[in-house]
Amino acid sequence: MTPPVLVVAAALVDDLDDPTALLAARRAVPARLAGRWEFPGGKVDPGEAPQDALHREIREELGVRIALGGELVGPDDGAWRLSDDYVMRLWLAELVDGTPAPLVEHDELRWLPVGQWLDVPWLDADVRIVEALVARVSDVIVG
Ligand SMILES: Nc1nc2c([nH]c(=O)n2[C@H]2C[C@H](O)[C@@H](COP(=O)(O)OP(=O)(O)OP(=O)(O)O)O2)c(=O)[nH]1
Repeated sequence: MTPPVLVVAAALVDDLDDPTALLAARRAVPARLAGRWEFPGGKVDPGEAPQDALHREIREELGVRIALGGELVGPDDGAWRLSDDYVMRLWLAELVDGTPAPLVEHDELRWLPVGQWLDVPWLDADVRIVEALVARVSDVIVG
């Protein structure tokens, strides 16, 4: 059995210290994913460090530079199982340069205010991850 491919993605928030908005990206391609929302990111290339891959993907997909915060550690060896073929690692992040634009595989970006992070149709595998993110960020806000 081939091991799952590692995908890295960013939970891009307006402010790592006081997150009030989360950037969601709507997929335009491929057709079976079109119209569903996800965390921007993509596959790690062979030999590439995961965090380097994340900076590269965000530059390519959104045209911006980001700073990484903490990782949202998942239940599957620290990652989040997406399907038989993919696992994902996700980092909180904030912008350091540029305004995000849907340059490659997305047709819309939306800053979701706190309290509305689950209000768009995320990819199926992402729903529990967004729920975990909401819990994590509530902890930050509560202190
Ligand atoms: N980027 C991203 N991919 C996700 C998420 N949730 C989820 O199930 N996936 C799936 C969709 C894809 O089948 C798979 C790989 O992601 P991708 O298509 O963004 O990877 P990529 O940009 O490197 O793709 P490509 O250059 O080969 O077209 O992971 C998510 O939140 N973000």
